Amino acid sequence: MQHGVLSAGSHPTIKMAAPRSWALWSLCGRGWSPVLPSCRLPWLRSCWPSGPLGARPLSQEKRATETHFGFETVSEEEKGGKVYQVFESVARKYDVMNDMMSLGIHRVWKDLLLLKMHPFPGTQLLDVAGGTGDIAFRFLNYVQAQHQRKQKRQLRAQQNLSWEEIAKKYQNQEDSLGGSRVMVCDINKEMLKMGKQKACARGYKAGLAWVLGDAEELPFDDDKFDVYTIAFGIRNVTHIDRALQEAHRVLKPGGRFLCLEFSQVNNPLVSRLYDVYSFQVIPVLGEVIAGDWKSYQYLVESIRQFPPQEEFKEMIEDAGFQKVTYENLTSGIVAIHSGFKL
Ligand SMILES: COc1cc(O)cc(C/C=C(\C)CC/C=C(\C)CC/C=C(\C)CC/C=C(\C)CC/C=C(\C)CC/C=C(\C)CC/C=C(\C)CC/C=C(\C)CC/C=C(\C)CCC=C(C)C)c1O
Ligand SMILES: C[S@@+](CC[C@H](N)C(=O)[O-])C[C@H]1O[C@@H](n2cnc3c(N)ncnc32)[C@H](O)[C@@H]1O
Repeated sequence: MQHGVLSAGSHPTIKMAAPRSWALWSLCGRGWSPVLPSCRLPWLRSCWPSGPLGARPLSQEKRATETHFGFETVSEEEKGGKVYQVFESVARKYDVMNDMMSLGIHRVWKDLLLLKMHPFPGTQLLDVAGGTGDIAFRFLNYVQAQHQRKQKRQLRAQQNLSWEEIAKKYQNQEDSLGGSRVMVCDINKEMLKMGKQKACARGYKAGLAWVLGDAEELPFDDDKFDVYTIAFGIRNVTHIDRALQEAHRVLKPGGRFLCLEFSQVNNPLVSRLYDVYSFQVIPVLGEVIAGDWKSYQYLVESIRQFPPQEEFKEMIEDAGFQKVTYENLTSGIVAIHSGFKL
């Protein structure tokens, strides 16, 4: 698995956002960890004492490194690889599966995330676990429409411009975003590949960059972004607390964290239907459309393992965010959590 900047494009942030140590970063393969004992490379871990007195008793060590992959218990070292395989396998059918499974409802949820963000002109967005670019493209549409409205208002106010001056204002592609930029970061090469193909086909170019990277060890300097989004991504991360700390680190003071994720359904009737639909229908759709039952079984199981709204809110607060709130959508099937780095 190769990790690093895939294409920086003309994004100004990426030029400054060098990984904290290139040498160790590429050596570790999953991102550089400044504290060696926490490096997730099993071979490096095994030759490093786990405490001041060396190795801990095996049972304690085992408990400390176990986690879940859906309903399966796996070691923390294993989980990342398994999640990688899931998204490598579903990447080609990812977008069509989402439309089929949700009858397009996931699009509304993503639109609502953008409405909540309400980016200001010049916003620097980092979309982590950005996959095939759904949030990034919505962001670009939003800021472009916002900038066009502003430009029209200004042009109407300036009565004496020549037609050349007016045309010039419309032609400047970079400027059509009013200085806003989005960086899509994802750990999976296949998902990013699909996203880039989609961007090409739809003509998105300016203000968009793609980076291969781990939510738990982001390859960016501190205080870089105005907004951090993660949509349907954090559930798949091995150490959610580390991902939240990284989100806090890379945001500028005043920056906003926004997370769209499956949550706990708050209506008993919807909950029953949703359970039947999840366990009886979704894996079948996965098999029929994507030829992949297991990945879609993982999807529904991982949803049940994710902490409910209040618990996740506390985790966000523990990472240092303030004014943390959440909003349930579709009876809590998903929720948007928001927090600020103040
Ligand atoms: C591997 O990991 C992943 C892979 C991915 O592709 C995606 C993700 C991340 C996920 C997303 C980006 C979003 C994807 C969306 C979903 C997983 C679906 C979320 C589910 C819904 C919005 C629907 C919720 C359903 C209910 C509340 C229950 C209502 C259900 C029904 C009325 C149908 C009940 C039917 C049966 C129990 C069995 C018989 C039916 C059939 C065999 C036909 C199949 C039916 C349909 C396709 C209709 C589905 C119905 C709806 C969407 C109605 C929605 C209604 C409401 C929301 C109230 C990833 O991590
Ligand atoms: C369900 S997709 C969501 C994609 C996109 N955000 C959307 O809303 O459609 C989950 C994404 O999380 C990515 N992912 C999983 N673990 C990750 C990690 N540790 N760091 C970065 N991305 C990760 C996967 O590769 C996948 O692209």
